[in-house]
Amino acid sequence: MDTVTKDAIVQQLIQLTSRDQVNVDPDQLNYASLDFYRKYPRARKIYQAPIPVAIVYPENVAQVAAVLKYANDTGVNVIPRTGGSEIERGLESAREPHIIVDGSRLNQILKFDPEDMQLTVQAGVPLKQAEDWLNEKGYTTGHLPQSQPLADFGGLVATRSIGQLSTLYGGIEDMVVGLEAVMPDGRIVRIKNVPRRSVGPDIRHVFIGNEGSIAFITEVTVKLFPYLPDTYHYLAYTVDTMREGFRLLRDIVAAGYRPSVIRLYDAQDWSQFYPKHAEKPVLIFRTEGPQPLSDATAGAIKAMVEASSQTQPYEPLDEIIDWFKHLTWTQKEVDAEVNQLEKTPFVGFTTEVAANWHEIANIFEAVTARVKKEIPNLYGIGGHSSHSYVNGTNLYFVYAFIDAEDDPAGEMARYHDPINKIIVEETLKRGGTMSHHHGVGKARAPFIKEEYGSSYWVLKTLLKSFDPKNTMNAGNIIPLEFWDEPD
Ligand SMILES: Cc1cc2nc3c(=O)[nH]c(=O)nc-3n(C[C@H](O)[C@H](O)[C@H](O)COP(=O)(O)OP(=O)(O)OC[C@H]3O[C@@H](n4cnc5c(N)ncnc54)[C@H](O)[C@@H]3O)c2cc1C
Repeated sequence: MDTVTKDAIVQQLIQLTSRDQVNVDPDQLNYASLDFYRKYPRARKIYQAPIPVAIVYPENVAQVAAVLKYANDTGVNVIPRTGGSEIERGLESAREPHIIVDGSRLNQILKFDPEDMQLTVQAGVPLKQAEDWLNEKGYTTGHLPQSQPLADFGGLVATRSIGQLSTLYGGIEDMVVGLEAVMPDGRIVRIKNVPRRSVGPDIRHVFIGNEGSIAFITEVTVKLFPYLPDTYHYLAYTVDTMREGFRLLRDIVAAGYRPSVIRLYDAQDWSQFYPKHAEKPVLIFRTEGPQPLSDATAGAIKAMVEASSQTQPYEPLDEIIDWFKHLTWTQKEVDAEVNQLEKTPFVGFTTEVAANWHEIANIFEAVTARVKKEIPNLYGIGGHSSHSYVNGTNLYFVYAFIDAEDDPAGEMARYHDPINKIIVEETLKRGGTMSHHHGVGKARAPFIKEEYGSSYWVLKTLLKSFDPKNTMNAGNIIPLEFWDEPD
């Protein structure tokens, strides 16, 4: 730290906000230095990344602007944060000194507009809080990521998140109609809320998915939908092979049906929920919406799946309904996992990718075969598809291993990173994308050139033009060692 001392940073942050808004508690700074990517070291209190100088909690957009401008002028790295549920090292700093700019006090629902079917919130509004509030009024955002009880709107937009009902409602990019954000130099920009626009490139996408590397999102407006829980139909089947399961997913979506949930689990992955069903892959569907539409969609899916000679009804169906109710992770599940990791070196992770239909089964088979062959002490690897499109689907690999050395500091290098590498390699070489919804962070940033190919130049030009000093989450999306390379 050549130009600015830690004390000077803290004093200046207090000047720009207030004493009560600047946190320098050592335990909280340590905890904030890592995210869920290093959940095993974090559970054992081993902090391997730079520790932030402070966490600052702005209470209005002017304070966000003042803090960002100060950081930009003095070379302080800024890590934006809202819910803190990041899992790809996006909350870890690649450069010192750094501060966490935490949006959780920007927590107001600003406008509920049932006529235009829109909701405007500040970035730190928890999704679960907004969703419960809307449900009581008969509306929904349609956004139900597994992290719904953990994540806030700013982070959800910044990571291009997606929820379990995506086939009907879309990902967050289909939901956001407008937003407000603060650029690194303190400039405040707003994108208005209109149903569609044809006015040049759609600049919402400069911010959606920026992962804190271009701007700090302060306000978001999303679409609303009617909340109709009485119209749900659940359907579930076992299927003899993953390939037949993928074919059915493809045919249902390609034919134009839009269930809210359409999933395929391999037997290994499903057995973590119901071990007695560890024999065959499982297909799961939920339909919803206006009653005639939900009924018709469920009827058509039933007919298509039952026409296959490789499917059998899953019994009991109540198991599926109950499983779906408990699919989201609350703080309780997070705490339970931390407790377990404190005691036992049994570590579970996930990595998700996406590809076109003609390659998806090949990727599933290649990855599971390679991981089983190359990774020692593997407890198991399985996976599921949970978001389908006319041209392809995602694959969410779920794996666990026993860290025989019980060495959380070295575990990443021995297990998690090599498994990630296999998944990314096998996906990229078949034309898929290395991240369907968890973002790039710093974990997958080393593969960013292979991901983008000839369009990498466009990505780098975009990030560098809005954040020329690399103030915003340096090393995220584009690693530090790539930043100054000639084009
Ligand atoms: C148990 C669990 C389940 C999950 N399930 C899903 C899932 O179903 N679908 C899914 O998409 N993801 C999922 N995730 C990943 C994660 O929850 C999402 O990426 C979520 O969108 C992050 O939101 P957050 O508010 O917690 O953001 P944070 O963790 O605070 O931040 C995430 C990233 O966005 C940046 N950021 C945060 N706030 C802002 C802001 N205001 N402006 C600019 N940048 C910002 C951060 O710098 C960081 O890079 C899951 C994570 C966990 C731990």
